[in-house]
Amino acid sequence: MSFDLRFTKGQGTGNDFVLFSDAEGENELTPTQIAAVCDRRFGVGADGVIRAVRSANLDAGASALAEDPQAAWFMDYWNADGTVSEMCGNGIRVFAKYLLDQGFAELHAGASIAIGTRAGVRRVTRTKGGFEADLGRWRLAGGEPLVRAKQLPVARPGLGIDVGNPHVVVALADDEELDGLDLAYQPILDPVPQAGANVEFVVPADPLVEEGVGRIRMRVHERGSGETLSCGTGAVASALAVRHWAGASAPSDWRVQVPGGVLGVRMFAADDGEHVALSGPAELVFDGVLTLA
Ligand SMILES: N[C@@H](CCC[C@H](N)C(=O)O)C(=O)O
Repeated sequence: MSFDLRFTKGQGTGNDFVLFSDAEGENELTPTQIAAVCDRRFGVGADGVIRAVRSANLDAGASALAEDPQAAWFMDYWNADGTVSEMCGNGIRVFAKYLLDQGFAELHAGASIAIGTRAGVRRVTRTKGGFEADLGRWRLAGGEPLVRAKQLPVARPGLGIDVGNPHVVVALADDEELDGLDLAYQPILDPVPQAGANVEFVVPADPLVEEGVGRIRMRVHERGSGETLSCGTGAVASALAVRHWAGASAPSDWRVQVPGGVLGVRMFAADDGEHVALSGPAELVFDGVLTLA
């Protein structure tokens, strides 16, 4: 039986999403339906789908509420191929904008919205140019797999970083090498991480640090979505990796240039250890109705 899906299309630095609300948690889409929605020729077209569910009406939402009773809404994130992800850095800003636009949440000056995700509760605040999400603690995880990519002459070592979801960051020599990559092909990791990984390729700007801010360029091949114009958690992982390689004198504020725009990354001390925050724009582009089989 077919049904009509009322959705909003949103994007953050060109990473685009189809958002819909399902407050009661009764309308989970199947992986096949997600892939159909994200299809750029036969569907709406998007890098992922975000379902807004009241945390109280979802098992994963119950643990979000236990962590923070203010996390009334849960960001149920799905990649374009119909697989789930724990976190989406661009998506959470667009989701915050969607909650405000729908009247599901309010954001007073100086306050934050608590959002449930599979990686835990994350807080989003408003900034001059959009929103900032505190993505919490990060960790080195996944070792240093060798990465092969189309048009890269030899395999390069990557660095595994978990920011709620898994990433492998690879440093390239220069802009020419970065621009020459063909990310229509999925990079091959050795060893292959069990849960897969988003793979980011980075080059430092010249100079690397300007007025106390580190600057890098990044391209990404996302797990479950392929090459995208931007990946927020990927930008965060890239800045963390470059800081790790650069050593103790490296800054804690970073500006990451991605094909779809610029993202800010800020590392700061919190009560439970070092946190990392991601800032950037969030736009709602249009509303629509899609009939799904
Ligand atoms: N584009 C997102 C990340 C989306 C999930 C990712 N593909 C995964 O499978 O972990 C971002 O902005 O962080």
